[in-house]
Amino acid sequence: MAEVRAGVDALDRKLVALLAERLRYMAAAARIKPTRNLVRDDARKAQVIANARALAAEHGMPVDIADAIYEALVETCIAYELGLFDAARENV
Ligand SMILES: C=C(O[C@@H]1C=C(C(=O)O)C=C[C@H]1O)C(=O)O
Repeated sequence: MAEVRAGVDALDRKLVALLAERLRYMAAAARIKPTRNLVRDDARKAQVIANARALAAEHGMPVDIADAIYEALVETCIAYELGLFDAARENV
């Protein structure tokens, strides 16, 4: 079990680094989008989740798990982007 957990911990170090990189793209999106209503883009969200589902299938991973993770990930990213959008403009 110790070996399994060491493997999980090593993977999480990589995953969190990648998630931090993904969040930096959200910060860029918050700077680029001209209006608050453009932060949430449900068509793009659907495309991102469809991509994740297709990749999961390619990797032999259960598609419903990719779906659940990406639903939570994209919603969390939208909330983060909205927070940054507002913070950057609150004194304007
Ligand atoms: C980064 C964007 O903003 C939001 C975040 C998304 C994401 O986490 O992939 C997808 C759609 C947007 O609502 C974008 O529009 O691409």
